[in-house]
Amino acid sequence: PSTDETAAREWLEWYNTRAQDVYYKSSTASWAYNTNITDETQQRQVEVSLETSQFIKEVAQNATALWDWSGMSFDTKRKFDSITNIGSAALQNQTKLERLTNVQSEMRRIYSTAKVCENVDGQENCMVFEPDLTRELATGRDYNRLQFIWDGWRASVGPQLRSLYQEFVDLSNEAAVANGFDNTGASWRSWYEVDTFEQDLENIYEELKPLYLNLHAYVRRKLSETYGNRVSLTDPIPAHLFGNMWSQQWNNIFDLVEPYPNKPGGIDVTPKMVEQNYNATHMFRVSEEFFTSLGLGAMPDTFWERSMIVRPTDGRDVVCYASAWDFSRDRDFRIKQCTDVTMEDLLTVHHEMGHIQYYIQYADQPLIYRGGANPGFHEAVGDVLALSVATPKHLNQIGLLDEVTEDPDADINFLMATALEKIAFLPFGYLIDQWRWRVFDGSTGPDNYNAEWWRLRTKYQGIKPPSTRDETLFDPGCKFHIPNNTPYIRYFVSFVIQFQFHEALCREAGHTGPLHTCDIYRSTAAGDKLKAMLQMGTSKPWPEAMEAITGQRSMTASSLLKYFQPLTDWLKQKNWENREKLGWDAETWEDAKDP
Ligand SMILES: O=C(CCC(O)(O)[C@H](Cc1ccccc1)NC(=O)c1ccccc1)N[C@@H](Cc1c[nH]c2ccccc12)C(=O)O
Ligand SMILES: [Zn+2]
Repeated sequence: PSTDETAAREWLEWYNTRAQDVYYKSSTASWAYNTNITDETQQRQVEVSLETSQFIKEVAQNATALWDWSGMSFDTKRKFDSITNIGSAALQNQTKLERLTNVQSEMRRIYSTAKVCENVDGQENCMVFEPDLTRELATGRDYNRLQFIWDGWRASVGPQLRSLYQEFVDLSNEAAVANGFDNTGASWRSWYEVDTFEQDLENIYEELKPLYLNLHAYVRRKLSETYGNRVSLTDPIPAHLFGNMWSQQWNNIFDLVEPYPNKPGGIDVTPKMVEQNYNATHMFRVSEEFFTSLGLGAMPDTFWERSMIVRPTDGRDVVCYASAWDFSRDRDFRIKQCTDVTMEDLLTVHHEMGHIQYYIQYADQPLIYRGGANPGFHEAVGDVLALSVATPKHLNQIGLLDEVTEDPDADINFLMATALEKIAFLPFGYLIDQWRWRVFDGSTGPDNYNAEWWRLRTKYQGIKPPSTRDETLFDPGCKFHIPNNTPYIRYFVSFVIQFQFHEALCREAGHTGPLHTCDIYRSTAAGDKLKAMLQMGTSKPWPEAMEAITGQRSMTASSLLKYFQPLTDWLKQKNWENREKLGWDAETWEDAKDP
């Protein structure tokens, strides 16, 4: 192989142009399937996905045969390393690659078309996940009805996925080994480019755990006030009472835990949005306007023409789970989301628009560098802006909150509402890939998929299933990212670094006062700093991108802890007054006590 770097870089130019066409075709077929699930669109998506894998495999083989890049520049080496790290395409056996592609497509279809049915006045009534089950869990306050929804979803999805997932794990691991990794988990962790990644995460989790335990104990007390003795003050909390299918965010039970009910601050503005006839388009326009107020990019016209931002009403099956798409050519970026008019969805709109903004800003990079500095960065962009949008000051400014008072009690209400989304999420964001890494490295076998899942769920979240679980079920499969094979530690990373970004951008915007009152709206100084980082894409290791925004090179929990400090003090005082026992008996709790 040649060591001529000039010739090698010309070859990379060829690759860049050719690959954009291949990925455009692949995105188009995948989009057609995701926005209209039929046998034909599924077949076509699998076919094009196999062609794409073939291209990726051939390019990797050619690169290795033609070029010896070991002595070339950092940038050239980085590009070749990326091209030759080819994921599932590394499966040599064509039959196995075909099977893997089909299994992944089938798991996505099962999850996206699953329903929960019940008999209402002799009629069978079937509910879909979005918006039916989501709304039932978010607004329901009847213990048994919530349990029906919670059990129903798990009975409908898990058993169908269990054997497919088992097969997926084996095929995915074979591809990882062919790519030079021990298993799929090792391949995923390599994206973070630091050998101490797992230890760094553990250290950060330990720093955040006291705050979680205080929030958990306080919420458990409030839930026992609502649900009586079915919520014991020392046991893990029944998992179906949090307003969310996976107990991953607790914002929907704010009304049950509100510290100062007669004060403003944490109010869910959903009623205001409905009253003002908000619709999906308006929600996306509000988000776009926040980005452009910072001097960042507006959405291209094709974004508005080609996105799918509401569930189609023509009876089509679609993949509702929100996602943001980069078609790799002609600045064709799209969002697919079954948007509901709620505050929760307004925040998800900002999350998805954050992905699109990253696409816009690194669009001039070569294809190889069009990605997040690490996957957590991509997940953090939109959430950083949402931290400003959700402040009472900003909601008041855009007419969604009537009054703003300089009142410490209102501040605690607001911090509680934010903690129910951000702090509650941390153990969940951390445990998903703890479970998956152990499945990929073989420590967790199919015989204890579910037992291990609930061991981790109880250990980290302090929750317990409201009904008995066994290995005919497959509860992990009931969370989109598992059957969809989307890594999850990226969200834990995002929830930590988004506060580092927020603190740095607030400083740039000249904010004074407590961090949680900061709104960077219209600060082009903050926008310029964010833009500079986004434009780097994956061209440099993520500590350099972190340095570009915050001035430091590491991920740290300090900004998050600073943001919530007033609430941490309040919770500790409150829990001390109530003589709360922090934590739970992870081992000794019995199965759900039947009332
Ligand atoms: O999954 C999502 C949002 C969907 C996504 O934007 O992250 C989407 C997931 C996905 C990945 C791959 C295929 C299909 C869907 N990711 C992307 O669209 C995406 C875009 C660019 C790069 C990488 C991923 N959020 C997570 C984490 C989360 C919890 N609470 C939140 C609050 C606000 C925003 C996100 C969350 C969740 O709902 O559990
Ligand atoms: Zn995302």
